[in-house]
Amino acid sequence: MTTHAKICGLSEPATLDAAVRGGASYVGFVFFSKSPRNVTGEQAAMLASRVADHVGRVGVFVDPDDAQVKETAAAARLTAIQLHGDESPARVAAIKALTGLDVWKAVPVRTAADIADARAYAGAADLLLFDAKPPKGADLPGGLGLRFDWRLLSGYRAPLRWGVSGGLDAANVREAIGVTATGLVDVSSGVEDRPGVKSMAKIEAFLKAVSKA
Ligand SMILES: O=C(O)c1ccccc1NCC(=O)[C@H](O)[C@H](O)COP(=O)(O)O
Repeated sequence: MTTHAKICGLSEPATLDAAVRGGASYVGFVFFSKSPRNVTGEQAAMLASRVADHVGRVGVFVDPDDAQVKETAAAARLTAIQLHGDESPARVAAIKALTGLDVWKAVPVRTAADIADARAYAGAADLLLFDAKPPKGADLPGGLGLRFDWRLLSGYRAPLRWGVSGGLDAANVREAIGVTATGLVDVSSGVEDRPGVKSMAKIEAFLKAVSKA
């Protein structure tokens, strides 16, 4: 089975190009002002213009309002919206109707119940992205380099497409794929030299590890 990779939080042409060259199926742009990876709609549009059509362009939002998500999606030619806030199933469905795009719902995971509860998004989201639950008081809901217990997803029977995120890097992604049998892995901190600064070498190593898994 092919495992697709998403490189998230890209903000520079050189590392975006490295992700595409290395075979990423998706590139991600973060639209959240508190993030060190935040980009404007204009920056994302410039980056998106470098990406061939077969590579998905995912915009990451945290509880966006209608105007933000609609205007940014159009400006940056997004193909999917990733919601990383407290969006309910009804809000996810409304954003899907508003944009006409695939909508991915990030699900913060600490326990098996977190995964079971995500079934509520069946029929609303197109994909569930399981990510580590941030500690209380964290500044960001994602991009923290934290992992959860992947064994919670072993044998998971999903009501919709799903992926694994949180604390992945070139050294551990093969194990994550082996334990979960996921079809999609997503990384941000694990391919950075420091928060917000992506590394071409780490992106290449990550994508190589995924292709060998
Ligand atoms: O990356 C961010 O700064 C961010 C900010 C606000 C919401 C979501 C964010 N990232 C979401 C992602 O898709 C990350 O790739 C995912 O959380 C995994 O991050 P990491 O553990 O750093 O690989």
